[in-house]
Amino acid sequence: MRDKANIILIGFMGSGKSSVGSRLAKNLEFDFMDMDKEIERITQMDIPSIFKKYGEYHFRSVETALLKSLGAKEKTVISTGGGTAMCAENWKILSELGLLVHLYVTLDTAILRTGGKDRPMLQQDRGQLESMWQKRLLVYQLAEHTVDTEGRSIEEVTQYIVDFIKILKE
Ligand SMILES: Nc1ncnc2c1ncn2[C@@H]1O[C@H](COP(=O)(O)OP(=O)(O)OP(=O)(O)O)[C@@H](O)[C@H]1O
Ligand SMILES: O=C(O)C1=C[C@@H](O)[C@@H](O)[C@H](O)C1
Ligand SMILES: [Mg+2]
Repeated sequence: MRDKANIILIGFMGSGKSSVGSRLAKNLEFDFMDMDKEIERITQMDIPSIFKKYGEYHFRSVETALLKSLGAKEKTVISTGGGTAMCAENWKILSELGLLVHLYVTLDTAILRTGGKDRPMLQQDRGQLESMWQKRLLVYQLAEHTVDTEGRSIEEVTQYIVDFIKILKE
């Protein structure tokens, strides 16, 4: 495996980036950073409130600023937000920061898992959600590894990543 300093989880909302990320970090004895949580800590606002008060464009600029500050990170599992990977500038930073792992989830499962709640980007009609999911998948799939989370528990997804990282290191 290329000696990449960090592991970056990308994927659609509800794919399990936050839940898997914290377990993965524990298992690998890495630090853990959830970008959404970090943005909430820095801004002292929850994400729905940031979207409501300042809009998506502002949220994206905060997200990119946070990414730009992470250059010194090492041995850290970084769980991105669902839209973080979706622009060229962010993609470049992410791929330099670490090994990109895509957690795959279908739209139906994503909606079931999140209950459609607390995610401003899920507040769209079905057709819009489907086209957003399709468009995002094209980008997420460019990650070095994709893990299908369908039918796998959070623990199983975590163990799957631990196992393939171990093999790649051999
Ligand atoms: N493999 C899984 N099996 C069952 N439930 C899961 C799985 N992965 C995540 N979940 C559940 O789905 C919900 C969303 O998970 P999580 O917040 O980790 O997703 P996320 O990818 O971080 O989403 P977001 O992009 O919105 O931050 C949580 O309730 C979590 O427990
Ligand atoms: O998919 C998205 O665009 C988002 C997902 C969440 O993780 C948050 O980053 C925010 O709600 C936007
Ligand atoms: Mg998350």
